[in-house]
Parts: sequence; C-alpha cells; structure tokens
Amino acid sequence: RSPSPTVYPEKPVSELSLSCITSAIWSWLKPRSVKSPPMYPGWLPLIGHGYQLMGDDKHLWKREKEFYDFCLQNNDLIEVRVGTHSMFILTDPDDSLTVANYCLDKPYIYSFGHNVYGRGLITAEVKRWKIHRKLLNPSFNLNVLQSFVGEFNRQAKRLVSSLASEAGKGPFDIQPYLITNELKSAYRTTFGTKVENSETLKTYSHATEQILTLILERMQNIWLHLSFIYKMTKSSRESDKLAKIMKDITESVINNRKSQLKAAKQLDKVGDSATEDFVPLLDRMLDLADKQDAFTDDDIKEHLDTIVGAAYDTTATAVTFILILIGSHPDVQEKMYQELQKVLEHEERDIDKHDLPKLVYMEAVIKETLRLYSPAPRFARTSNIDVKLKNYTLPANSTYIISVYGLHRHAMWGPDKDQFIPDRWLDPTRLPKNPNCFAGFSLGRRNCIGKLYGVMAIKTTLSYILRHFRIYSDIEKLETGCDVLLKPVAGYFISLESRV
Ligand code: HEM
Repeated sequence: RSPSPTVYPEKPVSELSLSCITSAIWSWLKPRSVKSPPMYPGWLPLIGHGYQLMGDDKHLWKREKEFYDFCLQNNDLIEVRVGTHSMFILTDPDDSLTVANYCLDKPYIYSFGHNVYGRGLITAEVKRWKIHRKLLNPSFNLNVLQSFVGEFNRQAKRLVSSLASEAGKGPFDIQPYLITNELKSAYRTTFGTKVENSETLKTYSHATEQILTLILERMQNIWLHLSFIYKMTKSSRESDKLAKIMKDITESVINNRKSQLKAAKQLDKVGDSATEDFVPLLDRMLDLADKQDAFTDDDIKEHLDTIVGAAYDTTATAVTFILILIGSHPDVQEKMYQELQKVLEHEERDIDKHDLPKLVYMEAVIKETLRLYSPAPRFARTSNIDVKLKNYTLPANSTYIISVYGLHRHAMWGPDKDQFIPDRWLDPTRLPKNPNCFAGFSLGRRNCIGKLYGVMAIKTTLSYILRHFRIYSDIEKLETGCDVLLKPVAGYFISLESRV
C-alpha cells in the first residue's frame, strides 16, 4: 500500500522569502479598516505582538490571559498579530460556535506537530477528517467506553498503591503518578498491549513532553514559523529524533498486535488474554482496514499516537487541578466522598459502569474544575473564505482563536464567575442560558472525540483516590503555565493522608 501523501507541501525558499517580504510590507502599509475589531495594544510593524510572547510557559500564559481579559472587555472580539499574520481572539459564545462549526480547518501552527501526529484527527485536513471521524466515532460510543471501566479500575488500584508511599509525608509532586496512570489506561485501551514495561512508557511520554516543549519554542519565535528556517535548527533535528522514537514504539506495537491476531485467527481464537474484557481501538481499526480497506498502516499509527497523546496528558492534568481544588475546599471533598460511599453502599469494591452516572456531584466538580482550569484553554481554526460573525466579517485565511478561558469567565456566568462553586452545575438557574459558554472539550462538530472517555476515566481515578486518602492543598500557591496545555507550574501542592 502506498504511504500517505504529504499534507503540508514545502514552497521553494526563494518563493517563500519573497511572499514573506511582500506580505510584511503590505501589512505594514495597509490601512486598518474602521470595521476591524479592536487591536490589542502594543502592536509593532513586521513583528506584531510576537515580541510579547517570548518567554517560558508561565510568561506565555500570563500574556495570553491579558489578551483574553482585554477581549472580554472589548465586546468579545479583538485582533492580535504574530508577525504579519492576523489572529482574531473570540470570547463570544455564539461567534465561537459559528467559527467552530463553519471553520473546520486548522491553522498552520497545528502543522508544527506534523512530524509526530501526521494527519491524526487533531491535525487532519478537513476532507480526510470528515471521513475518518465518521469511521472512528463508533469506537467512542457508550458501550465501547463502558467496556474500558475494568481497565480504569485496574490502573486506579495500581495508582493508589503507589501513592501510599507518599501519604503522611507532606507536599509532593503528584503529576508524574497521574501521568503514568492515565497513560497506562490510554495506552492499554488504545493499543491493547500490556504496559508493565514502564521503560517503554517512560520513553514514550518523555518524547511527547519534549516535543511539546519544542513546539512551544517554535510557536513563540515567529522566524521559526517559516519551515525553511526551522528545518535548519537543532530543535527541528531534535524534534525529528523524538518523533522517530515514538514512531518506532508505535510501529512495533502495531506489528506485534497484527502477528498476535493472525496467530489467534489461525488457532481460531479471538484476541488474547491481555484484552479479554474489551476490544482495543487498534483491533477495531485493523478490522476496518481488513474489511473496508478504510485505513493504511500509516493512518493507524497517526490516529493512535494522536489519541493517546490527546487522552493522557489532558486527563492527568484535569485530575491534578481537581485535587488541588478539592484539597483547598474540604467541604467539597467531603461531599464527594459521601456521595461515593452512598453509590458504592459503603462496600470496598470496584466501580462499575452503572455507578459512574450516579456520581452526579463528582461530575459537577469535574465540570467546575474544567471551567476554571481547562487543560485546553484555547483552540484555533482557519477558513479560506471570509467569516461572518455578529458584528464583524473576518478576513479569510486568518487564524481564529476561541478562548476557552474567556468563555469560561464570561460575565454570563454571573458575579461569582471566578469562584469554585460545583453546585452551580446542579441548578440550571445558576448556569448561563447559552450552553456554548462551556467549551472545555471544544465546541461544534470538530469537538473532542474523547470527552466521555475522559470523564469516565477521571471519575474512576478519583473514586479510588478519595476512598484511600484525604487530600490537602493550597490553591493560593498555584502557579500555572501553558505550552500546548495549561498546567500547574509544579505539582508540589498536594499532600495525602491515609483514610485507612
Ligand atoms: C479532560 C480531558 C480532555 C480535554 C480537556 C480535552 C479537550 C479537547 C479539546 C479542547 C479539543 C479540541 C482541540 C483543537 O481543536 O485544537 C480536543 C480534541 C480531541 N480530543 Fe480531547 N480532551 C480530553 C480528553 C480526551 C481523551 C480522553 C481523548 C481520547 C481518548 C481525546 C481525544 C481527542 C481527539 C482525537 C481530538 C481531535 C478531535 C477531532 O478533531 O475530531 N481527548 N480535546
């Protein structure tokens, strides 16, 4: 089978340089239309606001928040420029939904992760995305996800047993524990292989982390947005090296699984003992490839790496924020614990698929945490045609940034919008009338395929942590930074005390 074609064709250096220089001069000289949204202060010719973004993830997030707050104060739509490229920030829920539904294309910055995620769902161009999303949707339906609950339980049990060594010893960094837990769950439900070999997992997650750091560096330096310059850098070579490490791991897993399934077929057996209570996504994709010729091996690799990458870090980060918040709000923690004990009828047993929807208060805590500390605090889109919004028509080929942070702190949430109040989710009169004010899992047709998976995995993990430990934290000490995801700068704010 032929390999997938290249998506982002490279332009010759001379052509690129010429078009850059021309567009820079044009953007400098071009008068701004009076009908344009307000420009964020501090714009400079040629470099735009790019210089304001230089710095580490903490600095970047501080700046971004200033953009989003300015947007909230200026009728929910402003312009910033990175180099000569216009980026429009939106915090209006209706305009955000319009952009999310009608601008399904991702802007060029998403191509920075192309060497590792290829044309997986997050980075795929629209034509391919439509076909593949339709093929993958059934693999995320409720029945399939419920079959993963056993695996979530197994991993959560391992998690609490490793956390036991930290209990009673004061604050520690819980993030590595949570990352290992969510990565193992995601890896297992996606690839189906046993993941006792933690060295492979460590290598995989370390490579992902490093790649995200390199992507951030590239995003912040406008000159590195030009592929021909970036290709000459040490970062580019380093990024390719890391992508190769991940590719080798994934390819070897896929090949092993294919051989296992082939052997099982010859012996007239289905699957193997490692995957007896669920069918991993890899098997579903191999089946679709076999019966409908739906995927090439490259497609499978790109989708699986994307899904694992999109699943574990977001989920682990969400759990970290939840623990910091409930560790700082003992009343909320106690209410969650009491609800859990009631649902489990005070039995020391596994969570099952019927328990999860009954954890209504826990779900309110998850949503309220995602509202205040969304691991994905913005997402971006583009379109090759002009985009008509309530008050403005935005020019084609710009980047539109939907500020999840801004939507979640919109005045529509009421005067207590900055406070952590999970109960608001249990009383519809306390929620904004416009449901698009919540975008923790994105908005519209190209939203998060794994949102239900994420909530189920988080609930299972929390139900073990809560039963085993009292959690203490201090939200006042929380500092956040954002590269691709919003994260606590360090996780040293959580202490555990054993309940048993
Ligand atoms: C708390 C956990 C999660 C959060 C906050 C989250 C958030 C998001 C957001 C905001 C997007 C849109 C990204 C963009 O357009 O740039 C997205 C897309 C996506 N997410 Fe999640 N996610 C979570 C968990 C998961 C899980 C568990 C999976 C997989 C099992 C997953 C798989 C994906 C995929 C594949 C996409 C791309 C969807 C598409 O374009 O069709 N996510 N997620």
